[in-house]
Amino acid sequence: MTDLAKIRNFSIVAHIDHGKSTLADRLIQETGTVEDRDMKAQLLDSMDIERERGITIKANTVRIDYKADDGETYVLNLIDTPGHVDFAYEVSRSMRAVEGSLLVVDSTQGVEAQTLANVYHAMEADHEIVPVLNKIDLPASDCDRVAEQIEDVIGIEATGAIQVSAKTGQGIHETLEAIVNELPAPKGTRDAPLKAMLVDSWYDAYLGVIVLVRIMDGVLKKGERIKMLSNGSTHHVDRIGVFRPAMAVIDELGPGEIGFLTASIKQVRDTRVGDTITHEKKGTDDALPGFKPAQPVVFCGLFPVDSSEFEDLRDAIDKLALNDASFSFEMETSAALGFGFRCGFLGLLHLEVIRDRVEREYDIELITTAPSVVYHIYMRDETMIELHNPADMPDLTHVDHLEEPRIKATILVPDEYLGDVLKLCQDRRGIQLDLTYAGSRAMAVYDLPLNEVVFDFYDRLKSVTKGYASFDYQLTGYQTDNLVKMSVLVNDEPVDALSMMVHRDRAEARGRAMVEKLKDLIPRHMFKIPIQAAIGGKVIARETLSAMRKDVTAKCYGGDATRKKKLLEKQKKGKKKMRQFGKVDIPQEAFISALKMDS
Ligand SMILES: Nc1nc2c(ncn2[C@@H]2O[C@H](COP(=O)(O)OP(=O)(O)OP(=O)(O)O)[C@@H](O)[C@H]2O)c(=O)[nH]1
Repeated sequence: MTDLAKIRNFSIVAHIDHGKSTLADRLIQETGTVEDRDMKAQLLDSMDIERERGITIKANTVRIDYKADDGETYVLNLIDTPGHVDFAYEVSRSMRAVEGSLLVVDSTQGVEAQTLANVYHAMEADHEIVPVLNKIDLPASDCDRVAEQIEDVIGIEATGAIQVSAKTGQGIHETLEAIVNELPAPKGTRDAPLKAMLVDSWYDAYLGVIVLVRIMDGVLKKGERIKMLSNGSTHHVDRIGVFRPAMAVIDELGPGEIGFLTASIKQVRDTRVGDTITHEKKGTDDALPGFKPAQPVVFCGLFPVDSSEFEDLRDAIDKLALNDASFSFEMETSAALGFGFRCGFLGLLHLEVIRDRVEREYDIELITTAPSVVYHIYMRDETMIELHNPADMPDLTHVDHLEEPRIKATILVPDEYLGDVLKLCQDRRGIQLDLTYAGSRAMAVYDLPLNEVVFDFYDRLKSVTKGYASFDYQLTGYQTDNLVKMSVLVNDEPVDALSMMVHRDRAEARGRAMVEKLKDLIPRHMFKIPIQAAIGGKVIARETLSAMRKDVTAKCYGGDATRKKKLLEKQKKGKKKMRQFGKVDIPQEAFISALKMDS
């Protein structure tokens, strides 16, 4: 058991790619926690996709023993949190588990949107914040400008900010000393009923679910029985330990300490991030504040390109869900796409990571339907239903009104691109809430419909600002608006995978853009194909794809038979990625590009 005064619990927060994981690796290396030879780049990012994307998806933790300049040995518990907006809830929970943060800012880039979003999480958790200016080895590093920006935009003292290069190791010792001297020790009472926060959990094939905990009060020992306050479930603790970063078992965890427990818990969804853990007997009923189950905000359909792979897709999704409580799914059948799953995610990145993992780790080619948000449909009989899939929109005669989720978006952009950003937000039904300047950058804050953002807003923002804009958002609630369901019909057959909710004022423009795109994307057939967009029974836009003049293989007759055979083989392979709609083949890429909005 470590003396509370010798413990420092902290997280590292920053914008994506500003150097959190590399700095974490350096702190581990500098304190000799891991032999140099065992160091793998980005030790804390255990998943291949994380390494490839360089994005930390799960909060990771390591316990470091550090002999400070004052001669004392301290236990530093480091949580390396995900920087992406999709995992804001996980970030907020890991913040509550520690007393301070290192705010890492790339000294060549300066303050970005996620810098703000994550430092606000740290401030909400009453953290002591130590600014760290990283990448000082790069020629473009400008610490004075960035320190001034941190003071202007975030409002914390940064003049004497520590200057480090997580790459070369410069400034790492000063960082460790700052952690010991500037961050507070945790509080807690040993002789109180056990109160521990469930910070994170993940599935391990051998140990079952591993639960990361921060002990607030009391002592947790191996062999005890615990209770989860959110659902009253009880478990027998098989083992207690810490991450160094490899797992090391110990006998007990006391107040202020961070470690892990296993309790033969079968799946991650039996544990809830932010939950309170206490003893089954003589425990506490006083739950920690701020718990809320992770709510998916973006939904889409995942369907196998080859319908015979549906069972493989079901197995893949079951396995991924073992380790991701925030990923929800239910079976879905689509006239257009056959059997698949309607899946819920924390955001677009979460959607992409799951989709990439299914395709890469389980080798299943997927059709992804347009992401949609959750609408609240208020019926005339005063009930409210949640609409996850526009194809399930009830008959309008029974609908009183509907509400859509809205977000508060923060965009940081060099002022020369500000005009394009304001136009983009305007086009997406945005309402400007604030516009301020910090040096040569503008910070625009907009109230936007989440539905206008989930699909290609980020891509559009990056392209109109040549990649210089950074963006963060948080859900602010639901608001009614004049939204309608727009259907798409190909050869008079509705394509449910392309139906979407649109604002009535923009329906005609969106319908026209959609049918024009589909006309370019759907290959010609031996017959003409009407392509329509409709609201209810009313067609609001229409194009006709003319018939193909001749069979592509005609010119091969009498010619080289192998060439004809190759051409037909190629045509057959291409058909596999197409879908039959009323005898019309629609290629997979038609779904995705048809849904990218130009405006
Ligand atoms: N030159 C230089 N490059 C650095 C330094 N620190 C990090 N990098 C590089 O910057 C890139 C991003 O570093 P990461 O540590 O993955 O950044 P991160 O904030 O953890 O990013 P996410 O995991 O995506 O949230 C990597 O290519 C690092 O090698 C530094 O001090 N100097």
